[in-house]
Amino acid sequence: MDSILTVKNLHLEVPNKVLFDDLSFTIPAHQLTCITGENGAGKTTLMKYLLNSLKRPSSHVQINLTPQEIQYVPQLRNIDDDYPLDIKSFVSLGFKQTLIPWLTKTHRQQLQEILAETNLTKIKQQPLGKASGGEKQRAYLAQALCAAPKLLILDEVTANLDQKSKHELLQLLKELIPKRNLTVIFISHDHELIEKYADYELQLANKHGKLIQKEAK
Ligand SMILES: Nc1ncnc2c1ncn2[C@@H]1O[C@H](COP(=O)(O)OP(=O)(O)OP(=O)(O)O)[C@@H](O)[C@H]1O
Repeated sequence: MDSILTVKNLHLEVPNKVLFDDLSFTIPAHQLTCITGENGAGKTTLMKYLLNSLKRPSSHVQINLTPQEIQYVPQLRNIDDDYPLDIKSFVSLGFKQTLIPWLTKTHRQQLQEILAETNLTKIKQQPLGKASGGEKQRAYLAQALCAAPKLLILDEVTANLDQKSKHELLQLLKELIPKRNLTVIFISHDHELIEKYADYELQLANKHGKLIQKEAK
């Protein structure tokens, strides 16, 4: 099994609480791994620690990626109805800034591809503020894809979505893994989604972690 990141003997605490003690696990490359654990187990804090380790290397984390190669997509953010950008402009904010204030030809081509892959082409000129929850979440995903990530971390991104949108998003992620050579970490409490789409499950409990390979679907 190829791995994209390895954590070894990590002790992680926040004020007045030890979250993990001697935590070790690997994340398989080019697979969808769900991270599960009770509320407050430390899932988000662990992801923040992993992201920080790119800037401040930790002897407990082995990860050969640049900050741009890991994209973190948080839970649905509050974007009010009057948010001024259309979906296409919002997605394009994910490209690394260049000295010129407009998109290069290559970026314009990549943007078309990403909008098509995330099923946003038809609504690309609509204001993001008026989009549905599922459309907004696909726009956040599309924005993250502009950075050409190797690892995508999605933190409870389906929590506020209806059944149909949840399944559409997970189906889309499964398609993107081979197409874009991606590895996906998906933090979730949703057992139905985990059983249907996860290749692996990293269960965080009692300050430890256990990686389980899920049955082939
Ligand atoms: N900076 C901090 N100071 C104090 N306590 C913190 C801090 N950051 C996180 N915590 C606490 O650490 C615990 C783990 O938080 P975290 O958000 O990582 O859990 P989680 O597993 O992602 O939970 P959920 O499933 O509810 O999102 C919580 O009890 C939280 O209150």
